[in-house]
Amino acid sequence: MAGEIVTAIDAGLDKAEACVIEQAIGARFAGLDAVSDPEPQVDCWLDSLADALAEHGWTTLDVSDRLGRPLLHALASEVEALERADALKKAGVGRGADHVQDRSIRRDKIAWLQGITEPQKALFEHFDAIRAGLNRRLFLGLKRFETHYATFRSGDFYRRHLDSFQGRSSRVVSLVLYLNDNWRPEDGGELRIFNRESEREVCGLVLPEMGRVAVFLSEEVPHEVLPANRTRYSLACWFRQDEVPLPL
Ligand SMILES: O=C(O)CCC(=O)C(=O)O
Ligand SMILES: [Fe+2]
Repeated sequence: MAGEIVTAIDAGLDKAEACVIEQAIGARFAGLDAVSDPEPQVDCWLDSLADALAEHGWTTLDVSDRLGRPLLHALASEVEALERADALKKAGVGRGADHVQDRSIRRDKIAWLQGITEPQKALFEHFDAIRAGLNRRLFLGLKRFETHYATFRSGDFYRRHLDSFQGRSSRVVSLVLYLNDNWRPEDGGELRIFNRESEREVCGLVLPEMGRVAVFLSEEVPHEVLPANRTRYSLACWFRQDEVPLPL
């Protein structure tokens, strides 16, 4: 298999094309390997994610095919129902005794996922595969993840921040999954990513469109959510190196 991919690259194909070919070859052998290796033999999506994180510290990708539209819509329905029932809580900033709700910094509301409903169980399997796949490729030692829904109502924002403080926390990789159909540029609410080396320089703007994810290194990449002009639904996940949650 490895020999065949080298041949494809030698033949002048770029990495993505070679990956498609490798996937086709891999599909023919998938039945043989399924028992001994739980990770699909070829996972170009995880390869791109790991490459981008290693090179740039962040990326944005589409997960519509990976997760499937029915799962995305089931998750969107859950967070919309939580919003209708007013069951999300105001988010805070800081940990432990420093935890405060500061509306000048962030205005979203959140609800932690427990992984109990069917859509959440399915999502957690995907997240666990991403966790294990990143460990295999980047040796990050990610042990678990935590995830919450978030809603930003019209006018809500989250000012520039890092998701963890260097050396203090064990949030290593942040992943945000967006759950909004037909998000238009005039709806605002973009995730703005700053350059990790020169933090005033914007290096990416992500529209919170259904099925899109933004993934970045939690300790390194400053980011902010620009004010939304309509209710914005998302799900944030942090892959962590510690095994046990710290007390809040
Ligand atoms: O919703 C987003 O785009 C990012 C949210 C965020 O930065 C956070 O929850 O820490
Ligand atoms: Fe954040």
